[in-house]
Formats: sequence, C-alpha cells, structure tokens
Amino acid sequence: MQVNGDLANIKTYILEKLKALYDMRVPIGQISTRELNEEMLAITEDTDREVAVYLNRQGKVVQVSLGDTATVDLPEFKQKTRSDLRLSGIRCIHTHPSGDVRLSAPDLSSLRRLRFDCMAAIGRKDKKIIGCLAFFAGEMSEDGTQLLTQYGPAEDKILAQINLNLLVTVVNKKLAAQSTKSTEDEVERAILAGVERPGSSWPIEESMAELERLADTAGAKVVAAFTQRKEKPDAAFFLGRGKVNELAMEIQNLEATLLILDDELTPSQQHNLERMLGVKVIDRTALILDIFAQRARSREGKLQVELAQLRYNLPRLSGQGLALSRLGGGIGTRGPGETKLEVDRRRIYSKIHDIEEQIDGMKKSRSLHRKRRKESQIPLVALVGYTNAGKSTLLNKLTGSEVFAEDKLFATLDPTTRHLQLPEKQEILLTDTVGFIQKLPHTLVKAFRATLEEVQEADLLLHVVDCSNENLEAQIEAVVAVLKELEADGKPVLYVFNKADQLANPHIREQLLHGRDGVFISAMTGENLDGLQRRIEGFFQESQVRMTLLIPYDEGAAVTKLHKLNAVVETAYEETGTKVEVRLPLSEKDSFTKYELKE
Ligand SMILES: Nc1nc2c(ncn2[C@@H]2O[C@H](COP(=O)(O)OP(=O)(O)OP(=O)(O)O)[C@@H](O)[C@H]2O)c(=O)[nH]1
Ligand SMILES: [Mg+2]
Repeated sequence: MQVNGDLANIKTYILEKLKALYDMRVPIGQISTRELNEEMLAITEDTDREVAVYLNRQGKVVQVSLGDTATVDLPEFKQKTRSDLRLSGIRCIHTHPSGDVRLSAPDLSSLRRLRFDCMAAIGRKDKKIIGCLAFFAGEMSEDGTQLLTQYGPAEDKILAQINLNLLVTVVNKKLAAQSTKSTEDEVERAILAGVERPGSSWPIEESMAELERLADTAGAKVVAAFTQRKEKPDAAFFLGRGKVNELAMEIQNLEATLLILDDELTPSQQHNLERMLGVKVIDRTALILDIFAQRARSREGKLQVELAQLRYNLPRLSGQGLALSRLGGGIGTRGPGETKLEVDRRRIYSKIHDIEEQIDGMKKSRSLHRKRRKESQIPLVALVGYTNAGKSTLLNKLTGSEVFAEDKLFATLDPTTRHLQLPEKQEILLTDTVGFIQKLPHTLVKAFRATLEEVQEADLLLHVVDCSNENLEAQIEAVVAVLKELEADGKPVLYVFNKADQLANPHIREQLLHGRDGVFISAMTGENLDGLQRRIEGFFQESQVRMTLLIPYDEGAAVTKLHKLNAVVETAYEETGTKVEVRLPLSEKDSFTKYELKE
C-alpha cells in the first residue's frame, strides 16, 4: 500500500505505522473510530505533520497521506461529468498538528473540489480528541457556489454518533434537485426535422418556420433544420434511414441535445430515434404541450395541460422506464407550474383519475356561472383565430384592459372575458381564447374543450386573421378545422382581418376577403375599431327590436323583468309611469307591445 506525500526523511517505523492505517476499518455509516483517530494523532505527534486518510462508504481506507491536504490529489476519485453534482463517496479525515481543529480555507476548498462526503479535522485538547466537520449543505449561494455546513469543535465520541449514511442521502438528494434545475436552465440545442408530403396544403417551409417559432417559444436554441420529401413516413424511424444517419452526424457536430419532429411520432418511432441518436426526441405535439405547461395560469388550465401531457406520455413509457427521464429534464418533461412530469405508470393512472375528478368539479361550478350569465342576457362574443393573429391585442384595445399579448406563439392560454359597451349602448361580453395552430393535436383540443366552452357558448364568433401573413388561407382553414372539432362551426362568424396596417396595397383587401363577411382593422393603430364595433352591434340589432314603453307604476314587475333581460337603454319617470327605452330580443316583443308608447 502506497503512502502519499513528502516521505523524505521519514523513519521506517513511521512509514510502517502509516501503512498500517490501511488495515483499519470504520463501521459503515460512522465517520471515524476512536482507534483510527488515536493512530493518526500518534503519528502527527511524532512527526509534527499532518496525517490524512480517505475512506469510502464501506468504511475502508482507500488512501493515506502525510503532508497537507491542500496538495493531495485523488485522481481516481474525480467526478466523471460536470453535470453530476453528487458527492464522491469519499471522505477525508485529517489531523491538525497545532491542535486547532478548525477547518482551514484549503480544507474547505478541497472539500468543494473533490466533492467529499465530508471533511473532518481532528486534534487533541486536554487529553481529549476533538474534531470539526464540514459537508455540503446542498444549497447554492446567490453567486452559484455551493454552501457548506460546519460542525464543531466537538468531542470524537459525539462525532462518532453522526449518521453519515443519512447525511449523505439528504445532501445528495438536495444536490440532485439542483442538478435537474440546472439542466432545465441550460438552453437546449435543438435540431428540427420535417417530412414534406406531396399534396399537403401547408408548405413545408411555413410549417418548419412555425416549428422554429414554437421551439423558440419553448426556450430552445435551434441550431439546424432538415426536411425531406417522402411519400409516407418510415414506420420505424419516421424519417428515412439515410436521413437518420445524416442527423446522427449533425447532432455530434453541432452538439445538439434535442431533436424536434414537425409531425406527431408514434411511441415506437420516438423510442427508436432516441436509441439511434442518443438525444431526446420529441414531436410537435410534445413541444406544444410543453409550451402550454409553461404558460397555463389558471388552476383549470394547468390541470388540463397536465392531463393532456400524462395521456400523451402514457403510451410512451417503455417497460424499463421512461426514455425522457433517462435523458434528463428540459423540454418535454416539464409540467405546469413547478412540477416535473410524473414518469411512473401506476402513479400516472391514479393522477389522471385524480385530475379528471378535479376538472369535473370545476366544470360544475362553471356551468352555474354560465347559467347566471345566460339569465343576464348579455350576449357573448368570442375572439377566435390562429395564434399570434392579435386577439388579445384587440381585446385590450376594445376594453381598455391589459391581457398579456406578446409576439410569441400561444401568448394566451386561459380565456379572459371582459365587459364591453358598444357605441349604441349594446352590452356584450367579449372573451379572448387560446390561439389555434395547424396540426393541433387532437388530444389537446379535447383537453382544452372545457376552456373553449366559451367558444361553444358564444352568440357570435370574431375570427381574427393576421391578414399580413402570406399563409392566411391555410391558417383560416386550420382554425375552421378546430372549430369543427369543437362543434362550433355552425355559429355566426364575422371575419376580422387584423394587422391591416401591415398591408401595403389596400386594393388587395377585397381579394383577401374572398367573399367572406369581414372587416379590416388594426388592433395596433386602432384603425376601423369603431367600424368593427358597429358591425357587432348591427349583428345583435338585427335580432332585436327597439321600443319605447310606458309602464304604469303599479306594474313594477314588468320593469324588473326588462332589467333582468338587460334590455333597458334609458329610463325616465313620468307622471303616469316609468318610460323606458328598450332593446328587446324578438322573442320577448309580444309580451311588451301593450306598453308600447306610440308617438
Ligand atoms: N402590426 C400589427 N401588429 C399587431 C396588430 N395586432 C397585434 N399585433 C401584434 O401581434 C402580436 C401578437 O398579438 P397577440 O394579441 O398576442 O396575438 P394573439 O392572437 O392573442 O396570440 P395568442 O394568444 O398567442 O394566440 C403582438 O406582437 C402584437 O403587438 C396589428 O394590428 N398590427
Ligand atoms: Mg392572445
């Protein structure tokens, strides 16, 4: 057994004593023993030099050195990877010849550098053995360095009572939590890949550009993009074998950590690609789900996203465990809020059940809410449209509110409803909804059905279109497809061609409308917002009548009913009764004609 350090001029019997330290054992879970401490201190007292022993978790001495700990190198115990923050499994116990057992700065820095389970210094004071101890706290300071915990000086019999196993488990757990956090913080380097299929209504460049925006929104850095023409996707790899090999090379060259496919992958395609390429592979659906998970704000929104994620992941769990968990955190593994997605099949089932129940409960309370709204008779107008069309900007502009609007995809996830009074005093409720997108996964539409109930309940849909987008026809089509899926395609629609300020040529407006019923506006500059409001008002007026009524004072119930119907525009008190200007739904007209005041 080799003793390290400066051994020149060391007497043979000292060397023998040092070598004998290798034979000493410490019970598992205990930091040191009285015998080991005594032997080490005896050598120190003989030589006036520091003795250090390094023990593994089995309590076996794996290295002995004479000199000072700061210069001791332990090559074979060094950490293999930078990202692995866990403790090394080795601890260092050393003597301080001065008898001052406080840990020195070099002691603490080697604890940090070599990630020891703990660092102990021992010495003798008044015939007693005392020691100090330091170990990782498992917490990081503001500047990103690991905090240490120090203990002592204390008598060796106290130190011997510390449960090293427990200490290590706790610290490692905390460190592991840090390392998942830091991998999530690390920007993922993504390669995008898509297959161009003949006859697709969506140009592959557009689809890929959108995928890049989605990746960007999710926080990935896109380092390359590949497309391939293919009649139909490969059953095993989605992409052709040649393309997969090319990708494998590029992933190495570009140090990519993530591959994102533009279409939904089958669980086995995803699994095969991950095995071949050695990086995490996700598809458009998982990417969208990830963005939703980051953006959902309301409790129900969060639950719905989590439900969709769990359902999506369920068939993707392989027998031995989840590919995603094997490959670490980041995009595709993040749940709503602070949570990390569940990866255990059994727990997923019970969680799905749990969430479904919670959502059910909320649905009930919402339908009560809706009933109340219906009774109030205020019509509901829903803003629908492709993501980034400007729905939230429009809602803000019209209602003077501050709904989050941003030049990112899916800025809005939770529906917001605002009260709005139109120029002719017609009141409406205007609701902003999640933007739609092409290839919006079926599961997601289903998940969002509940929050999209506003769309299903609406009396009028405002389909907001970004008319400056070259691909507007395909976007309109995608929105209509989702509306169909929501069974809301039969509703009256007014097309709102937004971002008209971006249209250089006003003459193409007519052409863009394609015979659809629509108005051109700019939510940004405010252009034609009054025109839009008049159109909305016009829509409701067509199904309403205006009347002036005189209701005798002893028939107050009629007035109450009018208020309930939210039909009253103006009230005046005359000698013979209440004079009210009303705007009545046609269906209610007959019951009030007897009060009508003919001029
Ligand atoms: N030039 C121009 N930009 C606009 C107009 N309206 C909205 N925008 C911009 O378009 C971007 C998207 O606007 P949002 O209101 O967030 O779009 P959204 O439809 O709510 O998007 P999601 O919530 O993601 O579905 C923002 O950067 C707006 O500033 C407009 O009339 N003209
Ligand atoms: Mg929005």
